[in-house]
Amino acid sequence: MEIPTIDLSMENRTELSKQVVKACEEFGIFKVVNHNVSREVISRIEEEGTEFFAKSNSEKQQAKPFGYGCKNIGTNGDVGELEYLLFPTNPQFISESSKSISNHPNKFSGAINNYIKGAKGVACKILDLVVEGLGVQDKFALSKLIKDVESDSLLRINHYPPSMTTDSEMDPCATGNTNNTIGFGEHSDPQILTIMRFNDVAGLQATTHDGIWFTVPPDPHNFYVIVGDALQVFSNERFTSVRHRVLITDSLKARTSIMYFGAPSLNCLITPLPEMVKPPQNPSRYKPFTWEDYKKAMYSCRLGDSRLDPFKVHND
Ligand SMILES: C=C1C[C@]23C[C@@]1(O)CC[C@H]2[C@@]12CCC[C@@](C)(C(=O)O1)[C@H]2[C@@H]3C(=O)O
Ligand SMILES: O=C(O)CCC(=O)C(=O)O
Ligand SMILES: [Fe+2]
Repeated sequence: MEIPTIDLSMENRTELSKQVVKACEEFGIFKVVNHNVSREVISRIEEEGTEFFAKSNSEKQQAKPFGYGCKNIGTNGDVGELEYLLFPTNPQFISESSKSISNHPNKFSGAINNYIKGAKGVACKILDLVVEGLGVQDKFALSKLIKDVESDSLLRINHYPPSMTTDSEMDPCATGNTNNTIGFGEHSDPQILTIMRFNDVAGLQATTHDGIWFTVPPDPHNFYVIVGDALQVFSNERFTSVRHRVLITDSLKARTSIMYFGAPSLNCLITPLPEMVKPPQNPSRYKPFTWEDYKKAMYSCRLGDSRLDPFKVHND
């Protein structure tokens, strides 16, 4: 199973947009290289993450109101063998919360904001290529949604501790992983698309359209792009969001991943792009809903649920 790799420096834009559409259709996950985000930007956020997760449990708990979580994923009883920081990508929020997360807040917020800028740039480039490859007239129909100042995009830094290295009596977050522990359960990402990068520890798996799990190989200097639920709707199911999970099999080194979830504003209407709908052969497969409606539905669901089902039109 070879995940497509797309070279963003390719000069032939028509060919590039074709490759992006094909990868979204066939896999829903692909790698991008020559993305223009410097190694320094990536290593700085990685260092800040490592420094934060190495703090004592009581220090990390102080960051709970600012996005720190341990094991609990969402609010409906889902758990994983990880710790994380999850926050909105809005620079004001990041600079305020940095004071409670780091001992050097300016350096911390600088590293986070620079990474967000880079990941958002990659997301916009991919979305412009998607729109072009799909023949949509409004050239910025999707990138403008995540460029919106009110965009609900998120950044998540995940840390999967190595196994057998921490004493669970001293640290309630110690996991004592054994091989093949579920680090992060099966799910699709709800947003438009996710730009992710992880260190050299394997663990991420995704499914093919036939439901066969395959491993996503580590490539710490490059990004993987994941099609989210909202893009499934915008493309009227020409693309489907990819289900993925993390299985922890490495017992010596922590796994870290950094996810940029590109989302529209709360009041944005999530509905197929006009060019994706051609009744009677290809009617809209979704009732229009706002991102706010979808967020409400998603927070009332479990991680692995198919959250789009209630929004589907049954055309038969
Ligand atoms: C169980 C949940 C966690 C989640 C919100 C949800 O109710 C369902 C979707 C989950 C997910 C998966 C991708 C990343 C994430 C941040 C997101 O937007 O949706 C998480 C949410 C979370 O961790 O809070
Ligand atoms: O850690 C990973 O590689 C994936 C995590 C993930 O899927 C998520 O945070 O939504
Ligand atoms: Fe995910």
